[in-house]
Amino acid sequence: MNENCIYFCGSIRGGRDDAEIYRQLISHLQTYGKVLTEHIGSTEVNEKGIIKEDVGRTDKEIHDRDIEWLEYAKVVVAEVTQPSLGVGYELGRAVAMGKQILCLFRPSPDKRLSAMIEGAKNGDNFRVVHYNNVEDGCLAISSYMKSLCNV
Ligand SMILES: O=c1[nH]c(=O)n([C@H]2C[C@H](O)[C@@H](COP(=O)(O)O)O2)cc1CO
Repeated sequence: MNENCIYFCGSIRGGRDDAEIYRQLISHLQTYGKVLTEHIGSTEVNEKGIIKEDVGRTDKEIHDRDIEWLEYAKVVVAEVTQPSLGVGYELGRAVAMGKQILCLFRPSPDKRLSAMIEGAKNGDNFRVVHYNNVEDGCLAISSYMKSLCNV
């Protein structure tokens, strides 16, 4: 595990509506360490749902690389507003690995966060923060990263 490495999770095949938000959150996270999954903020995804940086990789290669990165990271930050099977899977694996996890969710009348994410929060290593816009999200990240320095 590397203290400075952060694993960011965001929807890819689950839908790319929030890609620009991911990009900005990742850019803010980079002030705190190395974001292993910087590609999630890429705005280029082909018609098969493959992000430009992952074109040419098989699904198995993507999965195995991401699990290796997840093992390597100390902190996992997930933007969970856009439901994604992959993000849910990564979070489950991250819990099993004992990672420090922050989930960021933008509430709206038509969106309700899964009980399996909202209900996993424990005020300790699994946090869920509701936020309204990127600026709020960045503030939530800053406050979380500072709190980890005091652990
Ligand atoms: O091409 C990919 N590259 C990649 O790194 N992922 C990982 C990182 C994301 O946090 C997560 C997104 O899952 P999904 O594609 O099911 O929305 O899975 C997922 C895909 C496509 O499923």
